[in-house]
This record gives sequence, structure tokens and C-alpha cells, in this order.
Amino acid sequence: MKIVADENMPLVRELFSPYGEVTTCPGREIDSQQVKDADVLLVRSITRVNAALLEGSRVRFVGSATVGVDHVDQHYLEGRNIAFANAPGCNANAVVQYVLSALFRVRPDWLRQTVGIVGCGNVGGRLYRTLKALGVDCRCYDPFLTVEQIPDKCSFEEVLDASILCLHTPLTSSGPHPTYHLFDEQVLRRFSPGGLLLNAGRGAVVDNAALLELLPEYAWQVVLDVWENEPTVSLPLLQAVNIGTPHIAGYSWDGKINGSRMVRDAFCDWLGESQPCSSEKTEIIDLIQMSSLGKAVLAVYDVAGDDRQMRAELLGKGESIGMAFDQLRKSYPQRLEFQHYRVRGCSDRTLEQQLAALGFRSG
Ligand SMILES: NC(=O)c1ccc[n+]([C@@H]2O[C@H](COP(=O)([O-])OP(=O)(O)OC[C@H]3O[C@@H](n4cnc5c(N)ncnc54)[C@H](O)[C@@H]3O)[C@@H](O)[C@H]2O)c1
Ligand SMILES: O=C(O)[C@H](O)[C@H](O)COP(=O)(O)O
Repeated sequence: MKIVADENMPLVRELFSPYGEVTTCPGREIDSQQVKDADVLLVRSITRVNAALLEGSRVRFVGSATVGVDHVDQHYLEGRNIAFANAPGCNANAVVQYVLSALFRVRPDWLRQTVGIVGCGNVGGRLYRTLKALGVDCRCYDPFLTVEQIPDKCSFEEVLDASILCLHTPLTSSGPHPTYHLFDEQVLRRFSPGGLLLNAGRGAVVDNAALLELLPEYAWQVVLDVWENEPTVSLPLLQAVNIGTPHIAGYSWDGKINGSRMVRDAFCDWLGESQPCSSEKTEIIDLIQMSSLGKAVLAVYDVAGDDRQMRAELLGKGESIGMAFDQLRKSYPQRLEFQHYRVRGCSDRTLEQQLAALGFRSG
């Protein structure tokens, strides 16, 4: 069996070589020539999977080690009887931890403010439950969920009243509630001046040109992990935001590995074989002298480092912005999630409980 895979899918050789011959290449270079005699195609979000790529190939299974599926024409795959699997929820912890780091970095007193969450699935729902455990006032907009699923469900108008807005929707352009430019000029104008807007869903959920134009007037704080027209992001917008990162919110090591494993497991199901179990030991790192929640979060993951690196690599790059953006993602360092950290010697009971709510170990 011939398996063609994006080289940025960690452990792909280890996980898939028991089933066939694995060839890897950069995701943006996967073309119809490379896949024409492949049986299996494994991608991440930067490879467009559609008729142009697959027509005439013998591909029977497509796996995407991602949550988002806006790069995949699932309708085409169904029509050609090509099996498809993605990795729902694989990186939800990573994105929640990114959001916490960004909030502590940009607005240290955020725990006392109202956080609006738009899109309450794996990421938004986990963020909601984490914030509730910390006692934060939340309101949630997700037209596809019930109040039983999300007790703080509210209308779109109400979510726009929050002082902090976190966007975690997929990118959709059809259906009853499409998200493409959901935050267009009119909607952005309804968001409180001075509010904090964070987008870690998909870039085009926010009209980036309108955001850039309105920013001086509304003095929002802005955190963007995702951008319109990635990898060619707007440099004026990067300069205007408080935190800008190259679509790495979900790039914890755990999140990326989960993505690869979930696709391997779905592939085994499709083959009718049992899923191999993994017996990996969790690496534990000790943290000491953590006097506050913000200190512990930023000690483990400080989003400001990713922001600095993005500015250093992209600003002044001219035509090679896209290459620099892709390179930052490709060479992203290993980032371990909070569950790998044990906080020692914490004498404050409330802080200890809050740390536990975020997934830190105690001991
Ligand atoms: N920045 C990153 O690294 C990163 C990582 C993971 C996911 N993502 C993106 O974030 C999105 C959400 O991830 P997830 O794991 O929570 O996905 P999910 O499918 O579990 O949840 C998405 C939620 O959005 C809701 N939704 C859909 N349309 C909506 C609308 N118009 N308004 C409000 N809510 C709406 C859905 O009902 C669902 O509950 C993904 O689709 C992906 O595009 C980005
Ligand atoms: O959809 C997802 O899972 C995330 O956006 C993910 O982090 C995308 O990463 P990529 O596939 O672009 O490497």
C-alpha cells in the first residue's frame, strides 16, 4: 500500500509504516502527480483535498490530522466513496492553554471580567468549563447547542457585550449559520470599545481588513493566531495587534501527536484491524515557587515568545512572508501541555485548586 503524507505530521512513519510504504513531503507541495498512485493520503490543514488533487488517483482513504476540515471537499470524497477521517478535539487542550496564556499576558486582571465564547465545541466548550471552574463570568454563543449543553448560552447580541471575546468556530460558508466574515465591519462596530478580541478558530471568521481599519477608532486589544489568506498574512495587521502568532494555538506536542494517532486509529478501523495501544510514559516536570495562576501559566507557556518570533521573522520580509510563516510552523518547538507540570510546595489552597482546574499536577 502506498501512503503519501504531509511531512509536518509527527510520528507519521512510526504510526503508518506497519501498513505500507510511507512517502512524506511538504503539505503545500502535495499535488495530483504525487498522489496518483497512492492508496492513502494523510494531510494537515494546508493541503487542499478536492477533485483537482484526487481525480484519477487510486486514493481510497484520506486522513487529516486536524480539527478543521475547511480544506477538504468532503462532498467530493463521499461521491467517490473515499473514506475520510479527521481528529476532532485532538488539540482542544492546547488551544485553551494558548487562550489562558494570551489573557494573562495581555490583560492580567481578566479573571474579573466577562468572557464571551463564540463556538462552544471541543475548544470553546473546554474553555467554558475551565473558566467556570475558575469562577469567571462567561456567556456563550453557539446556535447549534442547547442551554442544557451550555448553561450560559446567550444570543449573538449578548455575547458581543462581553469585554473579552474568544472565537472558536470552524470556517463555513453555507448552512444556517455560516461563519465566513461573521465578524464583518457592522458586527465589529457592535463590540465594546477597548474590548479584547481573540481569534483562534479560522482567520476568515473575522474580516481582517475591517478589523485593521477600525482598530484605531475602537482601541480594542487583539490576539490573532489565525489570519485571512494564510500564509500571506497582512503585515500592517500584525503590527497593529497585541499578540500575533502563526496558527500555532493547537501546536502543543500532545495535540499534534493526538492528531496523528487519531487518524491512525480511524485508518485501522477502516482496514478492519484492531488499533494498536500506546504505552507511552508521561514526562513530568517540576515547577516551584508559583505564587499566582498567571505566573504558573506563563512559566509553562508564554505566548509572547511566539509573538516576538513571528514579528522578528515576518516584518520586513517582503515577498517571502508566506515562506517565513510556514517555516515558523514547521520548526515550532516542542510545547508540553499543563498536565506535564507538577507544582511543588504550593501553600495556598485556592491557588492549588485553580491550578488543578487547569490540569496542573500537585505533589
Ligand atoms: N488555531 C488553532 O491552532 C486551531 C486548533 C484547533 C481548532 N481550530 C479551529 O477552531 C475550530 C473549532 O475547533 P473545535 O475543536 O472546538 O471544533 P468543534 O467542531 O468541536 O466545535 C466548533 C463549534 O462551533 C460551533 N459553531 C458552528 N458555527 C457557528 C456559528 N456560526 N456561531 C457560533 N458557533 C458556531 C459548532 O456548533 C461547534 O459547537 C475548528 O473548526 C478549527 O477551524 C484552530
Ligand atoms: O484545525 C486544526 O486542528 C488546527 O488549526 C491545526 O493546528 C492546524 O494545523 P496544521 O494542519 O495547519 O498544521
